[in-house]
Amino acid sequence: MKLKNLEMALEKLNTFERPRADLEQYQTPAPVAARLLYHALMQGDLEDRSILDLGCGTGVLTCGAAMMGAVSVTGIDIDARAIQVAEANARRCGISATFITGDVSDQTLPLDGPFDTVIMNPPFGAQKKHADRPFIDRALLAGKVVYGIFNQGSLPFIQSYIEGRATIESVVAAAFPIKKTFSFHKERIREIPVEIVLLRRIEA
Ligand SMILES: C[S@@+](CC[C@H](N)C(=O)[O-])C[C@H]1O[C@@H](n2cnc3c(N)ncnc32)[C@H](O)[C@@H]1O
Repeated sequence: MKLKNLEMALEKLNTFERPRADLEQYQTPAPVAARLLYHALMQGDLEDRSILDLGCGTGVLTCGAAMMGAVSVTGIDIDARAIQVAEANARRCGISATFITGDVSDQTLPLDGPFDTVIMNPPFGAQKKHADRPFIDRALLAGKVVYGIFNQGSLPFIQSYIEGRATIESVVAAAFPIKKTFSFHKERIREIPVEIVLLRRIEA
């Protein structure tokens, strides 16, 4: 599937019905999701690979990964209502995925080790400081490589946070348009500069 076609397919997916600001429920924009997935495809980290989408929300990345030939895709989100939207989106795309309602910090969830690739658009920590940290921690336990979307300017933090656990392999800049969703949004639309960061776990 070409990048443009993937983007068009992802544009059609339903979004959060009643998004929660405290969970930073912003659907990953189709162009950003397609960019991340294509990057993973080109690196050999998507096709025929087992994929985990942390904080899958409405399932944009989950559905896209399955469409691009992942052998299995699992999505996890703390919000059961978001998971319902993701399940409906998966049916709409005709893809098969496993969805789990749970907290990425929950150590009892059977997520560690078995995945080739983790994809994620974690909360940036705008509402709850350090909300992205449990995502990075879980991602590095769950998969060998991680493709994550982070606020531009987060690299020095990521670099020090993953020290000894992973290395940064590449960084791709993108624009993340956020439409007016919550009462504290003043503009109709605002473009947030983000970076798609590829982390590779250091194997012991
Ligand atoms: C920026 S959104 C990701 C959106 C998703 N990629 C999509 O396209 O709909 C962040 C997601 O992380 C979820 N989330 C926040 N904290 C979480 C946690 N501790 N464990 C699991 N999911 C969490 C939110 O519910 C939200 O769906």
